[in-house]
Amino acid sequence: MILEIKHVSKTYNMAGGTTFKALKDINASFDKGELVSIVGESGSGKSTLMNLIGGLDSSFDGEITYNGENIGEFSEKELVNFHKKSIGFIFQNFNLIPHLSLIDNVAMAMTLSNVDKTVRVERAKKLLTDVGLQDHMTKKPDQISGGQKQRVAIARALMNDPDVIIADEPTGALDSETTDAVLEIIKDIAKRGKLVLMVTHSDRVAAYSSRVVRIDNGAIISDDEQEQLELHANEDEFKGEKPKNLSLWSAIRLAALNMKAKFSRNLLVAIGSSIGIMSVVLMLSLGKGVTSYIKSTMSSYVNPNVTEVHMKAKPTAASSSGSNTPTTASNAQAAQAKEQQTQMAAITGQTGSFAEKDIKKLTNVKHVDSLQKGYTAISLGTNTVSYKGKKASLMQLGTMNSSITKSNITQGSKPGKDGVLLDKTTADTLGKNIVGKKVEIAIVYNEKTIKKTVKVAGIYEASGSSSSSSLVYLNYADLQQLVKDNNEKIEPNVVYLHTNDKANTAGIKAKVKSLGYTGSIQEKMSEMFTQMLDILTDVLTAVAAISLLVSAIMILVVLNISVVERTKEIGVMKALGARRKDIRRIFVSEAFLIGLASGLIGVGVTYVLAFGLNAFSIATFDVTIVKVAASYAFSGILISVLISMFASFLPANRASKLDPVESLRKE
Ligand SMILES: Nc1ncnc2c1ncn2[C@@H]1O[C@H](COP(=O)(O)OP(=O)(O)OP(=O)(O)O)[C@@H](O)[C@H]1O
Repeated sequence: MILEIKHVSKTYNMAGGTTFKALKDINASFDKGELVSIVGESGSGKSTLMNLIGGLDSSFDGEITYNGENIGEFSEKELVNFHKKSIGFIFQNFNLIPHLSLIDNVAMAMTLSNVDKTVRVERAKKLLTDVGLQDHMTKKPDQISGGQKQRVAIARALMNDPDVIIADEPTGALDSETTDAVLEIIKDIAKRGKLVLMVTHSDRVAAYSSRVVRIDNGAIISDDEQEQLELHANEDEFKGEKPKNLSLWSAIRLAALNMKAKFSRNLLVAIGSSIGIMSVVLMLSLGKGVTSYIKSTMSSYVNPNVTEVHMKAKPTAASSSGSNTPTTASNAQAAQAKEQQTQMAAITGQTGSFAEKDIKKLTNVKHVDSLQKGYTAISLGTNTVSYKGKKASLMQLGTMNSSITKSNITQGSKPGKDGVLLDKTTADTLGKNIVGKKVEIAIVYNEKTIKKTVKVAGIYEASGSSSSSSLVYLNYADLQQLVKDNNEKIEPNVVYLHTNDKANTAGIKAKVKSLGYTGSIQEKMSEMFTQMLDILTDVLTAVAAISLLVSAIMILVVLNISVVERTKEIGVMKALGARRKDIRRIFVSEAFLIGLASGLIGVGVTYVLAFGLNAFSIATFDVTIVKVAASYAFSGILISVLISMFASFLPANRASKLDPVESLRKE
C-alpha cells in the first residue's frame, strides 16, 4: 500500500476559542493503479482530507503514511521534496499562473527543482502534446478554454512523474463533453500505475473510477470497489534527478515575467522612486562641477607660493569703538554692519590701504620670504586708455604681481618701466597690432585726472575663465611715481607675500587672517559661494533623502498589493514544492528589478539633465557646471537597488509565510 490513513482526525480551531471537528477517525488505505472518487456533500470534509494527504496541512491527529513514512512528521525539507517528487495537484479552478506561458506553467515544478532548462522545456512540451495542446504551448492561460486549462493543470501535475495525483473536483468547472475528455485523461493516468484521488460531488464522475469512498460529516460511510482498472506500462516514466532548489536566475526570470504582466504599474513605481536617486546624483554632480570650477578659477588666478592680502574695510565711526568693549546689542549690530562692509569692499576691491606698520607685521610672518606691494581699483569706466583718437574705458586698474604668469600673456611680454598690459578686449578696441605702441592712460585719483604715456608691453588673458573685464596692469613703482609726480600719495591696498615652499602657504594664510587681514577677492567670493552651495546641498540632500524614503514606502506598498493579488499563486507554488525561501527570493528579485530600473532611470535622467544644463552653462558662461562622476552613477544605482530590496523584506516575508491551504481556498 502506497498510502495508509490510520485514525486520522482534524479539528479546526476557530475564533473565540471554539473548535470544529472536520474529520473523525478516518481509516483507509490506497494502492497504485487505483482511481478513487471521494464523494460527499458540500462541507463533509473531502478537501480537508485531501489537504492532509497532500501534505499542505500537517496538523492533525492520527497517522498518514506514504511508502511507510509518516508525512505528519516530515521536516520542511522532506515536505518540500514530497511535493516536488511524490504528489501532483489538480484543482477545480485550474490555478494556472496567469502571467506565465503554458510551457512555463507546466515546467514550474522543475523550475523550482532547478532542472536544466532544455530538459524541463522538452518534458513540458511532451506532456502538453500528450494532452493535445501542442499548438497552444506559448499561449497564456487566459487565451485558452476551460477544458484546455484543466489539461494544462493535468500536465503540470504529471511533470515530476509523481506516484499520487490529488484532483479536487477536476471537472467542477467544465461542461459535460469536456468533462468526459478530461476524465478519460485522468483515468489513463491511473491505468499507468498511479494512485489518483479525485474529489467529486457527482455520481456521473464517480462512475469513471475504480473505487468510491463516501464521506459524510467527517467520517467514511462507505468504501466500494467498482472495477479493477486494466493497467498498462507507464510509458511516461521520468527518472528525475535529485531535486535541487530554485536558482537565483530562475527567481529573477519569474519576477521579471510577473513584472512584465504589470508593466505600467511597475514602470510608474520605478519612475516615482527614480526621482530620489536622480536628485541625489544630480546634487552630488552639481556640487562637484561647481567646486571644481571654483578650484580651477582660483588656481588660474593664484600662484601657490603667493598669499594675497587685503586690509579689512576701514571701520566707520559707528563701529570704531574698539573690540574690547563688552558685546552689547548695538555692538553686535555694528559688528554685523562692519562685516557686510568688508564683504562689499572685498567684492568691489575698495579695501583700505596698508600702513608701514602693517607691511612690517606681514613681512615678519613666519616663512614669508618677501613682500610685494600692489594697488588695485575698480574704476567702472572713469579710467581710460586712448590711442590715435580711439578711447577705451577701463573697468579695473591693477599692478603687476606674481599671479600674472607667462601663460597669461598671449602677446608681448611682461611690462618693464613705463610699460603696461592691456586685456584683449581693450587692445582690440584701440586697433590691431597695439603691442609695442605708445598709448595714453588717464586715471582718476583723488578726484584728479592723471595722464601718462606708456608702452603696451603685452596682452593679458585670464586663464581658466573667459571673463575678461577691460583692465590695465602696470608696475607698482610706476604707479607710485605717477601719483607722486601729480603731488598725490598712494599707499598699497594689496600686498603679496611670497614663500619658497607652497606647503607654507596655508599656514601663512591662517596667520594673516588671525592678524586681522583678509585674503584675495576671489578667495572671499569663493568662500561665500562655497558656503551658499553647502547650505543648498544640505537642503536638497534632505529633500532627496525624504524622496528616497517615499520611494521605499511606495515599493513596500506595491509589493504588499502584489502579495495579496498573488496569494493563490503562492499557494500553488507551495503545492508544487516551493520553499519559503524560494517565495521570498521571487519577491526580493522583483524588488531588485524595480530598484535596478529606478536606478537606471534616475541616472539616465541625470545624464540627460546634466547634458542640458551643461549645454546651457557652456553657452552662457563657458563653464561645465554638472559633472556626473561614474562613481556617483554607480552608487545611485546601488542605493536604489538596496533601498528597494530592503523595502521588500517585509512583504516577501509575508508571502513566504502564507499558509498554502488558506491561499488555495482564497476566491
Ligand atoms: N479553516 C477552517 N476553519 C474552520 N472550519 C473549517 C476550515 N476549513 C474548513 N472548515 C470546515 O470544515 C468542514 C469541511 O470542509 P471541507 O472544505 O473539507 O469540505 P468539502 O467537503 O471539501 O466541501 P466542498 O465540497 O464544498 O468543497 C466544513 O464544515 C468547513 O466549514
